Amino acid sequence: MTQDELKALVGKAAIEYVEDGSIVGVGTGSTVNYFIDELAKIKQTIKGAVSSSEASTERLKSHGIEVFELNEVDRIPVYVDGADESNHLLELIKGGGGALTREKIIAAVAERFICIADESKLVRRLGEFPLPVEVIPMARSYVAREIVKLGGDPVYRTGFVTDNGNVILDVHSLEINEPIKLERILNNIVGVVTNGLFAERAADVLLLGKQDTVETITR
Ligand SMILES: O=C[C@H](O)[C@H](O)[C@H](O)COP(=O)(O)O
Repeated sequence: MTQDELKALVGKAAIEYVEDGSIVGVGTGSTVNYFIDELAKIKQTIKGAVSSSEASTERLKSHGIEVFELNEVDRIPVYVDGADESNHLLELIKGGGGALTREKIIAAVAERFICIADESKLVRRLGEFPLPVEVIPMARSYVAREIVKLGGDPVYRTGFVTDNGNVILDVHSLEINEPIKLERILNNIVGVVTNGLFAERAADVLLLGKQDTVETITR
C-alpha cells in the first residue's frame, strides 16, 4: 500500500470512535483530510465539528458539516488528528502544517484523542522531525536565541504565517529524552505561543496504518 492509501485506511478506521449526536474535534493535515471525507459519509449522525484550522474548516464546510466555535461547545468526546511523529508512549510531535496551537487547545478539551498516522510516523525517540514552535512575530529572534541555549537549531519558516497571525521556528537537533520536561521548558520562553510537543496531553489511542491492517496502540 502507498503512504496515501495507509492514511486513507486510518482515516476510515477513526470513524468507529465517533459518538452519535456528538460534536467531533477535527485536526489538520493530509491524514485528517481522509478522516473528514469519511466523516462526510456519516454527517447525518453527528451534530457537527470543531476545527483546528482554516483549511480543515473549509473542507468540513465543503462537505456540509456544521463547524462550531470552540467557545460554543462544552463537550468534545473525541478529537481525531494526525502527527508528524509518535513514540510508543503516544507522545507526539505535531505542527508540520503549522496548526499546532489550535490543535493543542482542542486536544486539551477533548475527552479522547485519537491519533491517526501511517507507520512511518512511529519512532523510538522523538526529534528526527524538526520541532515546530509558534512564536509571536516580535519575539522571533529572542526565542531563537533561547532555543540555541537549549541546544536546538531553530530555522525560521519563511513566508508562513499561522492562522493566529504568528510565525513558526522549526527546531532541529534537539535531544528529546524527556518530552514533558522539554515541552514545559519551551512553553516558559516568553514569546512562545505553543510548541509542537504533545506530551503532557499525549494521544490516548494511535491508529497506525500498516500494510493491509490498522494497528491500535493505547497508552
Ligand atoms: O500542523 C499540522 C498538524 O500537526 C498535522 O497533524 C501534522 O503535521 C501531520 O500532518 P500529515 O497528516 O499531513 O502528515
